[in-house]
Amino acid sequence: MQFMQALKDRWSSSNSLVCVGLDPEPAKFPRNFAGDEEGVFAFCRDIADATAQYACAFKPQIAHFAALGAEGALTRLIAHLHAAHPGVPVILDAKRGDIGSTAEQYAREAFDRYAADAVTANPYLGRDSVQPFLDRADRGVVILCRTSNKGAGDLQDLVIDGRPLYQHVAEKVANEWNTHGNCALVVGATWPEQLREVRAIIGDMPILVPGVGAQGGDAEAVVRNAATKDGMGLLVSSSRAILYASSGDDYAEAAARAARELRDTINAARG
Ligand SMILES: O=c1ccn([C@@H]2O[C@H](COP(=O)(O)O)[C@@H](O)[C@H]2O)c(=O)[nH]1
Repeated sequence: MQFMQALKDRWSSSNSLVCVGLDPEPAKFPRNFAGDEEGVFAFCRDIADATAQYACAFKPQIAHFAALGAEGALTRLIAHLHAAHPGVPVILDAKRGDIGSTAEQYAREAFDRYAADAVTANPYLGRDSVQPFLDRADRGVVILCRTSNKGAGDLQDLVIDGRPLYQHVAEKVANEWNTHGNCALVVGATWPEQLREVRAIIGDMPILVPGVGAQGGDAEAVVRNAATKDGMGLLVSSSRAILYASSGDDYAEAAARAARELRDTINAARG
């Protein structure tokens, strides 16, 4: 099934806008998990299984696997997510983008090697650097627009033709790049005003919103400023606040509780 349809179906069936981020950091694992490939896989699997009922999507972050030499764990994890939680889209957070020939390999990496349903991409090299992702009509391309980090504005806010650069990205993706209807944008929860501005530009296009939880973003403000009229349109992503809610033997229950509480906070704001 196409990514966008799968996401819409999952929003409805789960009644959740929570995207569970999977960023393994062995130093924070409970005592029974080693930092090797098996431990990384088993920890992420347990968290995913415990939180799936509260999730509209999963978002494994590739650097957290690759830095450990645990790409095999990422492959196994995504295969497990598809098998154990069919219908829950998997977004590989890789922030890829490069000259065309390399971007083609990045698209193969995300969609063929790892079998992700969608991948995050960096648009700041221009359209050709993400075209191989855009061309995969059945998969999603989640394009950085206004990122959640403190320095996001250093470049993304530079004013060109009277508008900040990130607004040009939003406009270009919505009006020119989204020819297959498979695009979404990334805007950080840490920037509620920019979320509102981007929503006004892009209509109903989904927005992946990292930055609640460990980065301190306000989930209610995210919904107020950026939900679509039908109360959808968002993937509110949290990683560390869910993954490491407890380092004790109750890690899975604590993760489930954190995911459920985030879902409930968001749903209360959706009204
Ligand atoms: O603008 C962005 C884009 C991506 N991220 C990623 O999301 C998670 C956030 O983790 P938390 O533990 O919930 O803070 C992480 O994988 C980032 O690489 C982002 O934070 N901001």
